[in-house]
Amino acid sequence: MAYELEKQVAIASVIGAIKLCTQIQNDCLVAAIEKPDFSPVTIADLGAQAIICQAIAADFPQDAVVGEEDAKLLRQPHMSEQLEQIASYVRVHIPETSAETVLEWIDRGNGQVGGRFWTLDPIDGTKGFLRGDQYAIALALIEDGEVKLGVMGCPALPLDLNQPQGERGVLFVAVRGQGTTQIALKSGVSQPILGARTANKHNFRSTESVESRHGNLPLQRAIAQAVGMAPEPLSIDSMAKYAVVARGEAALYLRLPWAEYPDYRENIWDHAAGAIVLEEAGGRVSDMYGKPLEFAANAKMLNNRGIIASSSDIYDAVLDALQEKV
Ligand SMILES: Nc1ncnc2c1ncn2[C@@H]1O[C@H](COP(=O)(O)OS(=O)(=O)O)[C@@H](OP(=O)(O)O)[C@H]1O
Ligand SMILES: [Mg+2]
Ligand SMILES: [Mg+2]
Ligand SMILES: [Mg+2]
Repeated sequence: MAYELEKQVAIASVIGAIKLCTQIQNDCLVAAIEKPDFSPVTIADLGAQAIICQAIAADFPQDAVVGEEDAKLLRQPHMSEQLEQIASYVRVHIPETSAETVLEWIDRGNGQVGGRFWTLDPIDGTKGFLRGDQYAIALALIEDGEVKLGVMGCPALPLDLNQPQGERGVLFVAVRGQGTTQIALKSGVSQPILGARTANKHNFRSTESVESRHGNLPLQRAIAQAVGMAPEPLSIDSMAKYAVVARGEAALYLRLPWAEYPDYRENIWDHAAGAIVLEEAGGRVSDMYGKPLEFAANAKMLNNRGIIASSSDIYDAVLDALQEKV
């Protein structure tokens, strides 16, 4: 099967990163460090990026990684305690890791887009992670302008949203043309998911970000209502929103920009893995004008605005409703 080795390397490294994140959470060491753009990052984001970049470097030394984080902050003398902490957590997975190699692995994630490269969000939904809510570890392989493989780890997501007290922790794996599979992290049970071909009438609702800065909530809700959905959306942090639509637990994920932030452009690592997980589960993804998402031109999707991700059967109605309102 195409992309078999890439898939195995991606799965193993994302599982390694999930273990690192849960260990840091269990040790109560989750704390926000402020980045120059004032957004938060934690030692878990940085450790996860180190683990995944090391794995890609080992098996695919020619491949660039376009990742969210870099080691600039960590190289500053006042960050030496955090750097040592990260090295000690990475060492659990990769013995004899030094602080210097951690810095190198993190910075290996600052590659450029090209003919073939990976994009990585070591923790998507860092604010959710800080709150103890949903977050995702998202890795995707892009080749010839198209996402070919996506692996998305959702350690806090229930296997079934209707059973919130049930087992949590899921890995979503999608390969272009081969479908999407959900793997339960604890039991290892895997099952194909195809929940986004047609909307499930029992879950005819939308999902959106928890953080109100990340999306124009009033407009998103107006569109959802215009296509007949319940007014109350499912608020979930991170790319887990794509997975919830893929499973048919919601039919629509809208991410519409605020007029106040005309210059905001989406990052490829915030969408690549989620988009293929949804498409291979039968769904549709585009920007708010119906344009395909551009994953290979730049780390930011400069020619796209907003996101529509939905079950296939309602996509056209959503696009029409949106064009009437913008
Ligand atoms: N203003 C604005 N508009 C749109 N998007 C933004 C904005 N600011 C940040 N971000 C990006 O949002 C990523 C998290 O998105 P989520 O949808 O998961 O938001 S939330 O978790 O519900 O808060 C988050 O990803 P992480 O940094 O990986 O958490 C950011 O890349
Ligand atoms: Mg993100
Ligand atoms: Mg992130
Ligand atoms: Mg971030």
